[in-house]
Formats: sequence, C-alpha cells, structure tokens
Amino acid sequence: MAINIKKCTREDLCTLQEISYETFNETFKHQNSHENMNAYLERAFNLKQLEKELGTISSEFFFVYFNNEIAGYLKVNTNDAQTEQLGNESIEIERIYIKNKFQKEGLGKYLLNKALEIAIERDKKNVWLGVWEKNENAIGFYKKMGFVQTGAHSFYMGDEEQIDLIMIKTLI
Ligand SMILES: CC(=O)SCCNC(=O)CCNC(=O)[C@H](O)C(C)(C)COP(=O)(O)OP(=O)(O)OC[C@H]1O[C@@H](n2cnc3c(N)ncnc32)[C@H](O)[C@@H]1OP(=O)(O)O
Repeated sequence: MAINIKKCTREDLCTLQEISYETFNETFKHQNSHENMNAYLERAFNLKQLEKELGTISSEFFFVYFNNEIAGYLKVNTNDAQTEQLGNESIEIERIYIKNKFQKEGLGKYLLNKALEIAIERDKKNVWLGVWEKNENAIGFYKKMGFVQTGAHSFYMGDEEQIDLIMIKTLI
C-alpha cells in the first residue's frame, strides 16, 4: 500500500471540483434534501469559486493518493483566509474529505497530520475546524485525534440553518 500527497495548483482545478462534489455528496446526501444539497454544491464548488480559493495565498489544498488513485483532499487556511477570525496563531482545517471506499485506511489521519505539521512548522498555537453537529463519524474521528469542542457557529446548507461545532487541538 502506497500513500502519497501533493499540493494542488491551478492545474488541479477540475480534479478538485470532481473530488469536492463526489465526497460532499457521498457524505451528506442521506441527511439533506436534494434541493439543499444542489444549492450548496453549486455555491461552494463552482469553478469560479474554487479557482479563487486555489489562488488565495493563505489557503492550501492537498490531494492524497492511495496506490496512485486519488482518494481524498485537505484544505487548510491561515491568517485572514480562516472562516472565523481566530487570529494568526491559529490554523483552520476547512476540509478533510476521503472518498467512502478509501475510508478507515489511515488516510484521514495522514491528512490531519499534514495539517498539524504545517501548523508546527509555522509556529501556530492551535488547529481548529468546524464540523456539522450531525456528522457523528467525523466528530468521533476528531475526538480520537485529540480535538475538543470549544464552541459552535451556524451555517447555511441551502435554506436550512445548521450548527457546526468548533473543535480545537492545542499544540505545545
Ligand atoms: C472540517 C471538515 O472537513 S468536517 C467534514 C469531515 N469529512 C467528512 O465527514 C467526509 C467523510 N468522512 C471522511 O472523509 C473520513 O471518514 C474522515 C476524514 C472523517 C476520517 O478519515 P478516515 O480515513 O476514515 O480515518 P482514519 O482511517 O485515518 O482513522 C484514523 C484513526 O481514527 C479512528 N477513527 C476513524 N473514524 C472514527 C470514528 N468515527 N470514531 C472514532 N475513531 C475513529 C480510526 O480508528 C483510527 O484510529 P487509530 O489511529 O488508532 O488506528
């Protein structure tokens, strides 16, 4: 089994759109209406939006490959690219998504460790993320990885207001 990671560039735009759609859809389609899913997918993952995010200096995307097949991706934000202004001592994991068929193989942990590595290299004090309160699988994973809940904020999935738990891991 071979795991590889690569940092994305603008050349990866179409692949990023494909994996973003696929993994978001797989993860949330059973708990959300078709209309709300479509509205979110269109808004969050249209090419113009993703191109803007790929070009944002304080945002970084990484693809992870399992035996040379793309298996998932990571998005981290620093400084003012963070979706909540937690300050320059924090780094945000905005997205970690592994395709269903590659889950539970250690790839989520691999990407999470990549984010921790970036945070440590840049002398950040903590890593944080927002996770939907009904996403029990991801919450279990983050707890296992040492994150604790410190707060919550709301976000919109289509026209439905949903609650994201804010979870933080403090680095020494
Ligand atoms: C900020 C956000 O992006 S929130 C959205 C998060 N993403 C999603 O919900 C998308 C769908 N889910 C996924 O992509 C994946 O399931 C992830 C990212 C949540 C986890 O990645 P996986 O590759 O499945 O987990 P991985 O195999 O790396 O597990 C690492 C460790 O966590 C443990 N673990 C994994 N899931 C869970 C869980 N639900 N509860 C408890 N422990 C767990 C594993 O047993 C493993 O433990 P070990 O190190 O002792 O062996």
